Amino acid sequence: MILKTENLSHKYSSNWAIRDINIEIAEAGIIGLLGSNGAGKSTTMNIICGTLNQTEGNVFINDIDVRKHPMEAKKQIGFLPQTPPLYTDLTIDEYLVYCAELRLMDKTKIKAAVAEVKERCGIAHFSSRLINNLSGGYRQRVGIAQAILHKPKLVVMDEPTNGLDPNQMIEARKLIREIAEEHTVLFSSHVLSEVNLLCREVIMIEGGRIVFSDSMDAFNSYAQSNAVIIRMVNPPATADILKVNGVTEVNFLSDKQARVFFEGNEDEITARLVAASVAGGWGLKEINLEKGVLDEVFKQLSNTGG
Ligand SMILES: Nc1ncnc2c1ncn2[C@@H]1O[C@H](COP(=O)(O)OP(=O)(O)OP(=O)(O)O)[C@@H](O)[C@H]1O
Repeated sequence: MILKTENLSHKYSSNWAIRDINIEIAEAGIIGLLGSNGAGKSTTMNIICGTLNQTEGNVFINDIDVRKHPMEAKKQIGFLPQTPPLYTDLTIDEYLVYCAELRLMDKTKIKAAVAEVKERCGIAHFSSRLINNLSGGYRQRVGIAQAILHKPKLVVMDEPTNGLDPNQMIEARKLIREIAEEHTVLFSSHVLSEVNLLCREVIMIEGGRIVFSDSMDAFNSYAQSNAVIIRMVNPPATADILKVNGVTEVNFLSDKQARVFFEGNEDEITARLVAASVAGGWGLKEINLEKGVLDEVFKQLSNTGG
């Protein structure tokens, strides 16, 4: 397992910022941590990377407990925090060598590793330029370079495209995709479309809790689908509900309760289900359009640029 968190919870003073965060990442690829501002993304990432000590729960990187063996675990992690930890009065070369030393990399391998990572991130031509004199997009690349310098298994990036202009964003996404060919990337964003563009899997966090965790495809079909929850005294077979015009999928939640996904107008589907119930003797007791926390969150995220 590349990353595993067990009931991760954190309290700043008296309030829980995150609660029972369980994440399991077994395969390479790009995994998005999606959530609106204040959802708990940075808190989760800081704990995963060992820069913040959790109040409760455990983190394992490559099966190594981060709290018990921080040095070993940190060798497997590259972290780009929300504000990249750049020393702006150093040149790119000086800074990357310094980072390599901090990472306790083998001295004889530092030069080659720095050269390789500069090439990778497209910053080799600025090797001796002061970080202070770089544009935001290039600074971000330097931040990414320090995160992958030691070839970690897991690269964690906290809102890596935030604050970049549209062209820089395209470049940064390209770089993230390239990095994901060799590393597992966990990145956070509050922009749904960004996660959609990049990720294989999405973990959505809201109010400090995971509210969705599945493939991007599952996320999209959930986000686009409409559903009603119906409660019946004499539920028919699934096939009978599927016969109602506009119904696309039926999932029974209990003997008497089903989630009915539909296409089209909600008033029309309600009328048709009521009619089908009367005709078929389903004994419809309740019908409610599904409105959960996710609907609100989707709206919020879609409005922030998605
Ligand atoms: N140092 C701190 N002290 C007290 N509360 C904090 C601290 N850092 C974060 N919080 C609170 O914890 C909650 C989660 O914050 P966090 O920064 O993890 O969210 P986020 O999803 O990363 O949001 P953003 O995208 O705005 O950074 C928020 O309610 C925030 O106000």
